[in-house]
Amino acid sequence: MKLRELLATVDDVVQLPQHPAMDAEIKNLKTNSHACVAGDLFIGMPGTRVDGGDFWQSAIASGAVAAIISPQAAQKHPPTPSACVVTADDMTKTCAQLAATFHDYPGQKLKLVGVTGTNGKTTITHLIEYFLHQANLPTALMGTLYTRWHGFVQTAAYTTPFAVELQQQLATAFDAGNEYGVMEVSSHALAQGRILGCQFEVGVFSNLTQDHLDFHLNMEDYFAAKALLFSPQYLKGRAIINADDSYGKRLIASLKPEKVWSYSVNDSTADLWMSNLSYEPNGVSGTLHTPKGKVAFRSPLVGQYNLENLLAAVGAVLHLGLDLQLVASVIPEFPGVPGRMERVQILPEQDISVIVDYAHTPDSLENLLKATRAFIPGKMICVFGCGGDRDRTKRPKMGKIAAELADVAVVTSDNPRTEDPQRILDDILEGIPETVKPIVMGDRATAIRTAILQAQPGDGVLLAGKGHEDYQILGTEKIHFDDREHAREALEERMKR
Ligand SMILES: CC(=O)N[C@H]1[C@@H](OP(=O)(O)OP(=O)(O)OC[C@H]2O[C@@H](n3ccc(=O)[nH]c3=O)[C@H](O)[C@@H]2O)O[C@H](CO)[C@@H](O)[C@@H]1O[C@H](C)C(=O)N[C@@H](C)C(=O)N[C@H](CCC(=O)O)C(=O)O
Ligand SMILES: Nc1ncnc2c1ncn2[C@@H]1O[C@H](COP(=O)(O)OP(=O)(O)OP(=O)(O)O)[C@@H](O)[C@H]1O
Ligand SMILES: N[C@H](CCC[C@H](N)C(=O)O)C(=O)O
Ligand SMILES: [Mg+2]
Repeated sequence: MKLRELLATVDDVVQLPQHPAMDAEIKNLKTNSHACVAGDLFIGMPGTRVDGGDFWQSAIASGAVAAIISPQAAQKHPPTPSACVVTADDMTKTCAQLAATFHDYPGQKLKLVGVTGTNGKTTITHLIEYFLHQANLPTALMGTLYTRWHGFVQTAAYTTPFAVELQQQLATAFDAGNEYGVMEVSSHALAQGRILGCQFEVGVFSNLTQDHLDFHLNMEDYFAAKALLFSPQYLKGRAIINADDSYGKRLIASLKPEKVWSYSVNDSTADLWMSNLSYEPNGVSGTLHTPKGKVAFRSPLVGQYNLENLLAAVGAVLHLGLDLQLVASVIPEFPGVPGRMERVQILPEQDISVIVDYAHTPDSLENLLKATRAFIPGKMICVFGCGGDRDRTKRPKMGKIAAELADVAVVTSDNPRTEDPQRILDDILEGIPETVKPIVMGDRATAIRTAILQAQPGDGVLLAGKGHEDYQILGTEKIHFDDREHAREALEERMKR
């Protein structure tokens, strides 16, 4: 596409230069000046640290055909006549419009399902992907773990990619023959306009509890970001909303009733709800009531929160036209999600349970501890930490929850990032009452090993916070680290004793 044609679709361009490059072919879009090569259009995004537009000269020196930047960046680094530099007021909108136009609006060609909420997005999107695949509908999945579809998988850097990468991935997914796209939509993505240009046939809201208060000013601001997914700008079809969540209730009240299906674990006035519930150590069974009829089901996912995830996913696929009987018949075979309530088992007759889970917020840690209590006959030993350079205020809350709900709390490092690991441990310990004596071990590998070796037959060791992650971020370095591998090693050592 020629630069001139591309820019014609952007609303906010302030100034178009007279430059031969306006008729040049654009091969790719880049938001990182260091990644620019010949044929690229550099989009200089204002960020929290710097304004990318300040680097237009280096982008052009690396071969970029042109740069599009904010008027502020242009003022600081005035364009020279030899360079093709375009200015635009709203760079967020501009970037998303450029990306969507360049890739020919794939977010409007795929039938998109967007899932937002503090916890459960990855689980719900996996359930929806599974149901659609069982109905033989070609589906792309995008989220925390990976972008994948039949014959393709790529590890994800973000839960929701930035606009340029997002539109490119959606276009590749559409070109590969997918009809559906199931996406986790993070509050960061909504606040930063990463999904501008996408239209959703279904929007799911799972819940809102504390997280990310380093990025959002407060819970209202966090809620406002999540609620954006349900605005007419994005949501064309139906909203599937958790009516057991207080923010979910507010969202339902703010939308036209005919656009919403609510779900609840126990409220029969909701559109999707349950009766005859039986919570078992290895799953849940009951009767599922839906706008398309009722059906008996058995789910292999443990705990009430996973039942909520199931209701959300069933609501989404029923709206997309799947048959309720088919959906119910495949639930028992759902293979689960990596790093979510994942058992580490090296022997069938292992004397302790070891569970890896991605609980990294107060609410998810509480849910995890309550759900696992049901099938751990002995003591519960919870190994956990908190991420550095992220919401500090959740740390003492997680400390308190672990102290109250586990029998032994082992406080260790998660991803310290550039923070002093000891400071993170101290923040967690602040929430632990004096009467409780946690084990404190900064080195996560040692903490996992100690917990597994100390456990008595019947005990459960919960390794929380890192789930599927196969790395640990120490400072700015990313090292290989996988809770499951360390757990397996420690289990082998335990068996030899
Ligand atoms: C808060 C946030 O989302 N920050 C993202 C943001 O960083 P920033 O605003 O500080 O960027 P910046 O460093 O000021 O740079 C601004 C722009 O200038 C460009 N630049 C910069 C320097 C240079 O020399 N040349 C250049 O072109 C950068 O590429 C960037 O486009 O833009 C960066 C570049 O695209 C991202 O890497 C960074 O993600 C950070 C690392 C991050 O961790 N984000 C997490 C919190 C995140 O987005 N998480 C959500 C939610 C997960 C959940 O729900 O749990 C997710 O969707 O993954
Ligand atoms: N519906 C839910 N309500 C509360 N907690 C949940 C729910 N679903 C999952 N959890 C807990 O939260 C953890 C993370 O779940 P999941 O990965 O599905 O959420 P997510 O919203 O994708 O998280 P992230 O924003 O970090 O990507 C799980 O490991 C589990 O402990
Ligand atoms: N998507 C979450 C991941 C947290 C995972 C945890 N292991 C950590 O590093 O804090 C976030 O960006 O806050
Ligand atoms: Mg996720």
